[in-house]
Amino acid sequence: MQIQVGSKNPTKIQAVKEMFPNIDVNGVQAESGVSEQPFSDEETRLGAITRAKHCAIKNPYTIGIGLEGGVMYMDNDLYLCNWGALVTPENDIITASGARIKIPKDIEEGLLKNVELGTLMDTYAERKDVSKKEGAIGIFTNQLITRQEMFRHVVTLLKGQWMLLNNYNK
Ligand SMILES: O=P(O)(O)OP(=O)(O)OP(=O)(O)OC[C@H]1O[C@@H](n2cnc3c(O)ncnc32)[C@H](O)[C@@H]1O
Ligand SMILES: [Mg+2]
Repeated sequence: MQIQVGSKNPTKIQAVKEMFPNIDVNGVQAESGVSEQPFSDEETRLGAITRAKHCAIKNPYTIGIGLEGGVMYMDNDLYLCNWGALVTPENDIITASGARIKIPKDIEEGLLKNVELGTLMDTYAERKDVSKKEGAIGIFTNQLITRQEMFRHVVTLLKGQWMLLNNYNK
């Protein structure tokens, strides 16, 4: 058994490695099939599923995991949203969503001008590659949680459902 994560982003790969310490995990480039900056729960979730399917289908006996960040509106407020998907070798599709946090209006204005959140966050935080480090969630929580920890929570929700599906520890 091996796990392929549909991304080369270390925050995503490390989150999966932490939750599956005894399984071979590697990250591969995978198309999300959605826009570079997903703008709804549905689009973000689809991006995660497409990435996971891309990984599982390409290799037999492989679990595919897709993790996708996006933004979504709740009334007039824009939130960061995160979705994960796990696709089994038998083609079961397991999904779960992650933390959300409200995005400042100036970042929202940049997103509405089709600038990706990753780019906007580097400018906002005056740092490089925020999306590969603490992430927007880290910046907007005063570093109380990192993007990797947030994705680890999502992978926990995926792994628990996968264990139930496989009658682990029953
Ligand atoms: O290499 P991949 O897996 O694509 O990783 P990514 O950092 O591009 O992340 P996503 O595609 O999942 O996210 C879609 C866009 O939203 C940005 N994004 C999402 N969540 C973010 C976060 O917490 N911090 C910074 N950028 C984020 C990201 O940079 C992309 O531009
Ligand atoms: Mg991306």
